[in-house]
Amino acid sequence: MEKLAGQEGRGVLRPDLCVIGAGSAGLSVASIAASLGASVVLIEKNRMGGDCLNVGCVPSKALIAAALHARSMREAGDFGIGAGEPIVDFAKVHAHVKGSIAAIAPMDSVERYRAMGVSAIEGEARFTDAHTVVAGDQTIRARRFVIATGSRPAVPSIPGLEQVPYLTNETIFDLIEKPEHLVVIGGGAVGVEIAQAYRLLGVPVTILESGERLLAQEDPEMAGVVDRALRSDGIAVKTGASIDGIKPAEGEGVSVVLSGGETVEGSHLLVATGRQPVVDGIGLDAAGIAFDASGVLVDRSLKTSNRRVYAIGDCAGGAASGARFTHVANHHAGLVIRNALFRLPVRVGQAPVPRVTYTMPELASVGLTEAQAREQHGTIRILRWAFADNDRARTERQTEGHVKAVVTPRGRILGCSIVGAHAGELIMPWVLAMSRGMKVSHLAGLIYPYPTFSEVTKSTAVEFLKPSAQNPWVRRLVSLVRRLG
Ligand SMILES: Cc1cc2nc3c(=O)[nH]c(=O)nc-3n(C[C@H](O)[C@H](O)[C@H](O)COP(=O)(O)OP(=O)(O)OC[C@H]3O[C@@H](n4cnc5c(N)ncnc54)[C@H](O)[C@@H]3O)c2cc1C
Ligand SMILES: NC(=O)c1ccc[n+]([C@@H]2O[C@H](COP(=O)([O-])OP(=O)(O)OC[C@H]3O[C@@H](n4cnc5c(N)ncnc54)[C@H](O)[C@@H]3O)[C@@H](O)[C@H]2O)c1
Repeated sequence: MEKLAGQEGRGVLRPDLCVIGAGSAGLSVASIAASLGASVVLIEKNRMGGDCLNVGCVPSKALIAAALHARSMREAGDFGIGAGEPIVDFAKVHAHVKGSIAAIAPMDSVERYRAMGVSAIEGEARFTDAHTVVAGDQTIRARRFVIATGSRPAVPSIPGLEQVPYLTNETIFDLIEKPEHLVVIGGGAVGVEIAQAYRLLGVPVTILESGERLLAQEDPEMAGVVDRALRSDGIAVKTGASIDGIKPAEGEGVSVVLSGGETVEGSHLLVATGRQPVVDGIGLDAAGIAFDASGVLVDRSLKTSNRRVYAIGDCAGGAASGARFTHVANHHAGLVIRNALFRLPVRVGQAPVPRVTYTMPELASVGLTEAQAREQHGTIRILRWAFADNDRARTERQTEGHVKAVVTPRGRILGCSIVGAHAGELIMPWVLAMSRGMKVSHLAGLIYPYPTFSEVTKSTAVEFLKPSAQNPWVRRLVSLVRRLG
């Protein structure tokens, strides 16, 4: 976790590009621009790597990796190996999580970016007018600016919440002790990933979700598989939970009062109720840059209302609002490079964007859900294949889950969702097929190594062809060829 060291000295810098924020989005755009020979100033007020490295993707996946080991130990008996309840040393789990961040941090470090030729500045950047940014005593007048200030946890106004200690993604990865009982408010990606990881590490966990179901953005059929898995791990999942207030519990911890009178007590409280774009403190008004609750307003080319300024990553709203992922931030960075440095036309929102929730089983999706496809396309076909019918999954006893592909009657792929082991890896052929306009029959025609989980894609795709095997004309043709000898 590194802070930007030193400043580049007083005076006015006039680079090709000035990037505000060194998270996934800002680092990506700065490194590509520098590699193309553009002069780049990169300003970060806090930690290089932003949320993903320090308080997001990396620590959460490191925690999940520890949880997976704990689960494997419990299930080892199924494979004939002496199993047992794992002894979890939370201080060592914490050290593993911090070690994972430290292992990746050099890739995002000031030293690496300076070696690339990027002028890295420590400080809080702020527009003073439409053409000027200041950071500390440094003034930057760049040909183009990129706002990449990210997002922060959106904390709901629940009576009493501010009077009790609570955790967010910004603090939970600093926890060293074992919670007696973790209460998680919010059943989105952050909530379910962290809840399950803690549960598998031996902590009693309750999820309180105000909506009707967990992972509301996902196809209900697929999210339902994750919901059942969480419950069978022993997590108390309360959907439709309306919180009236929160107060300190008698003794230690918190007491969450639900409407209806039920009380949920926990030693620790995690608030995981969504994200809020960072649009404050950067002088957007002074630069004539419009914003709203979705973030810094951008058009399809990621330009703000100030034509010299782009906004990318989690802070981008308007035409870029919606998916807040590191791979989306990186994609935005590529579009800005094409538009700002090469003046090529670009349009955000055209490429299919995969999303993965790293629960056990994982849930990965791309494109439309069944309901969205029915609404937009009317007649569709649904193709399914169960992991229980995949030989590799059987040998590994990872038979939970299935693939669900949504296609047009002519085989155009509208969406695919996979819930099961390695779903995040298995979604890629579907992403490739969708982005290249390939049909489901193209996926059916590929040769897949046996025995691999990847065969679930072939099996699902072959489902599309099965009705033609029943077609009387096809059967007559086969019989005719047979008679020919
Ligand atoms: C718990 C959790 C788990 C996640 N897991 C995944 C995952 O598995 N996969 C995935 O794809 N996504 C995941 N995400 C989402 C991912 O972290 C974000 O989409 C990504 O970090 C966005 O990158 P960004 O550069 O837009 O913003 P950030 O990473 O937030 O970076 C913005 C940077 O701008 C800096 N900044 C802000 N204002 C200023 C200013 N005025 N001057 C200078 N600097 C400033 C901030 O300090 C920060 O470093 C997760 C998020 C969370 C919370
Ligand atoms: N694996 C990944 O890629 C990954 C992992 C974590 C986070 N992320 C990113 O971070 C974003 C934010 O995740 P998140 O889970 O914080 O947000 P989210 O918006 O996905 O989910 C928040 C949940 O909290 C619920 N909620 C809101 N207020 C509530 C209240 N008062 N009481 C009870 N429930 C309440 C909402 O109904 C919603 O289901 C994700 O959308 C994603 O872009 C990605």
